[in-house]
Amino acid sequence: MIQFYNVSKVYENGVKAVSDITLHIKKGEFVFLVGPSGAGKSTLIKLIFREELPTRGQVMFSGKNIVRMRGREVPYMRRKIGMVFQDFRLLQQKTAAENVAFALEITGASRKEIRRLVPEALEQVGLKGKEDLLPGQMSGGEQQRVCIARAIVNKPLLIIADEPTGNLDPNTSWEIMTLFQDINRRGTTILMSTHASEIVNTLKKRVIELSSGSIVRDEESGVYRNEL
Ligand SMILES: Nc1ncnc2c1ncn2[C@@H]1O[C@H](COP(=O)(O)OP(=O)(O)OP(=O)(O)O)[C@@H](O)[C@H]1O
Repeated sequence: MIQFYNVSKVYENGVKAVSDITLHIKKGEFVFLVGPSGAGKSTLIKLIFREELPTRGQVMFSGKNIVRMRGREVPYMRRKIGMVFQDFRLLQQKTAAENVAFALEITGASRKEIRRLVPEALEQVGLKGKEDLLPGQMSGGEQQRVCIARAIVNKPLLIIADEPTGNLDPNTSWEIMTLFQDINRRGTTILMSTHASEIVNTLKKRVIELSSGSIVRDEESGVYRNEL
């Protein structure tokens, strides 16, 4: 589903954020991306979403070379990816249902589809009955559920979650992780950057560790940090 071939990214200020990365992620995988602050995790995510272009190398997503892709193809590619952020990024003046609906509206979905798909997504994340609440009226965990509903409503092939539990307490973090595991079991590939060592150590998923822009570890059933 995702292939990186000798990918490097040097920002305009000369910082080499990603250095000669070759990487394959298959459909249906659940992958944790770990590494210290500044290791290049966000840059790698931006390269998949084509928010940044690599300085060298090729990035493939769902069989397409996204570096060579035409500009007008980019929105279609992005529709196959659901993004979940640490800081939720919900529209504060819109309700839970309206936030989720908005993700469909921008793809040109019909009102009929929106009426069917929004309640379905909100129910899947456990927010039935909270459709009309504004983000300010919801807990952090509930807001993150809205963010996940918004990410899944387009039925994406891939979900990229950038530190999704970074603003949540431990119990709520586990509830959110259970939700991600459910979504993964239904077939959606998940790539999640995280600093939550206990979660990584408990779930025993594939772990890719970045350090100074390079992959220093890629293990099936890995842990957060290999002690020497
Ligand atoms: N737009 C940019 N312009 C210049 N340098 C950048 C830019 N974005 C990131 N960098 C630099 O690239 C390097 C990698 O940053 P990146 O944000 O990818 O790391 P990270 O692993 O996601 O860190 P964190 O865990 O703190 O989010 C850092 O040295 C950072 O300062």
